[in-house]
Formats: sequence, C-alpha cells, structure tokens
Amino acid sequence: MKHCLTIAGSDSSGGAGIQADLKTFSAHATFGMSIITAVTAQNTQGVFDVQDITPTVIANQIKAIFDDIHVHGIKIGMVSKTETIEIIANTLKKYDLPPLVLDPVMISKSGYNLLKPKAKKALIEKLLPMTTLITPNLPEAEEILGYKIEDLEKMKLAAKDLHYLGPNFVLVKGGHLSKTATDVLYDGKEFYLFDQERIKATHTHGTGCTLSSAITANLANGMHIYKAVKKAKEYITIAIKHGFSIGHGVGPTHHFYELYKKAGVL
Ligand SMILES: Nc1ncnc2c1ncn2[C@@H]1O[C@H](COP(=O)(O)OP(=O)(O)O)[C@@H](O)[C@H]1O
Ligand SMILES: Cc1ncc(COP(=O)(O)O)c(N)n1
Repeated sequence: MKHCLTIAGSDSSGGAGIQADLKTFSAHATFGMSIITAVTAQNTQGVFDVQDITPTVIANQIKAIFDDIHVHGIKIGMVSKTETIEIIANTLKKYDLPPLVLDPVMISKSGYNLLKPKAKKALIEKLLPMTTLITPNLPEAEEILGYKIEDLEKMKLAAKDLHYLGPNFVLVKGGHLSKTATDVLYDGKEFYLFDQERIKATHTHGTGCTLSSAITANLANGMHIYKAVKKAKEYITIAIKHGFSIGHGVGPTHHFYELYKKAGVL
C-alpha cells in the first residue's frame, strides 16, 4: 500500500482541508498521513477562526514523517502565510521528494482568506519550483498571474504562464466557468482537456481539496499524469453528483468507496 501525505489546514466540519484529503486517500486505497498547517473553526456556512501552527511544529511534523516513513505522494493545500510557506519549502528540500501536488488554496468558497494576500510571493517563489503539478481554480490562477481568465483560450495561456513559474505540470480547473466544468492540463508541450458538463450542485465544499488528493493518490499508485488526472476528474464528478447536506450551508462531497467501485472509477 502506498503512503500519501497531505500538508494542509484542518476543516472542523470535515468537508475540505486535511479531512477531505484523508478521506480521499483512503477511498483510493492509500495510507493517509497529515501535517497540519492551521486549524480552522469552520462549517458549511463559513470560516470563523484560524489558528496557524508554529513553523517549528510544522517542521517537526515534516521531520517526524520523512525521517521514518517512505512517502509516495504529497499534496499541499492551505498554507496561510509566508512563514508557513518558508518552513515547508525549507524542510521538504532536505528530503528526496515523491510527486508533489500543490493546490494553491487562497479564498474559501465562503469567502475567507485562507492565504494572506502578502504570502502570494512566497507561494510563487518557494513552492512552485518544487511542484510536480499545480491545480489552481480560475480565481487562484488570476491572482497568481494578474489577469482575467474567462474562457478556454485564456485557461491555456494561464497554464503556459504558470508552467513558466516552475511546476512540471499545470491543471487549470474550470469549476468557476459559467457553462462547463472543463479542466486544462499542460505538460510544457501539449494541452489535454478534461470536459465535463456543469452539474447543478449545491454541495461542493472541498471539491478542489478532493481533486488534488485524488490526483496525489493516483500518482502515488504509479499512474502517469494524464491517467492520474483523468481518473481523479471521474472521482470528483461522482463526488459532486453525490454531494449531500449536513448543515445549513454548502455541504461536502461524497467519499464512500462502494459508489466509486460500482462506477468503475476505483
Ligand atoms: N458544478 C460542477 N460540475 C462539475 N464539475 C465541477 C463543478 N464545480 C467544480 N467542478 C470540478 O471540481 C474540480 C474542483 O474545481 P473547483 O471547484 O474549481 O476547485 P476549488 O474548490 O479549488 O474552487 C474541478 O475538476 C472542477 O472542474
Ligand atoms: C482548511 C481548508 N482548506 C481548504 C479549503 C478550501 O475549500 P473550499 O474552496 O471548498 O472552501 C477550506 N475551506 N478549508
């Protein structure tokens, strides 16, 4: 069994962050491990408080894992602020790294700044060069690149420009497009489109976390990048179709293995 590591924030309501990542790793029959960067007080309606974990504790969590356990895939999600990013990059650099998927989490669906705007520079300079695959949604790609992205042509341009900043592969996600939910993968040479009709869904809390973790697990399981993204896209599509209500706001997506097994995704 492969071992997957998420470096991300905790979502007390379990729909996004570390909790979504671990559920996704388990559904993909990998062993999930976590380095918590921040604890959020969050539910389906919003984020109410955040406690950042100190750089020393983050470094020690990373050290505890890598000094002892072989890691086959890493996913990075919420990284809060410059000091958090710097300690993650500087500590990870000491080890031989497996594929690393960076979901550049910035603003939650409920509108909370999970990354301090000032930390954008550190994210670009410290994390992008060590990234195998970056998976921004449209607002995140716009924030990194500084221009509007509203159609497929602009998504392709963004994928090229992001690739220039260091990652081996770029997946620009189209969840924020108006008609389709097409994602664009770029490997430095070719574009690959993952078409999907938009599902009329209310419960989409943690979709980005889930997709990036599914890709991480697929890469850890030895899949080539194209297949890893294709399978993860099938997973997130089913997860969204079966999203459900647990509170008064935006509910989580679905992670129960049997459903995916039946659909032939896992
Ligand atoms: N309504 C939807 N119907 C189908 N797929 C969706 C929908 N919303 C998001 N997705 C897909 O879910 C994945 C996560 O995308 P997105 O929601 O853009 O991420 P984030 O959570 O980072 O904003 C992408 O593959 C995207 O295309
Ligand atoms: C700890 C944490 N990490 C990531 C997200 C993004 O998820 P979403 O975009 O669905 O709000 C979140 N809300 N909380």
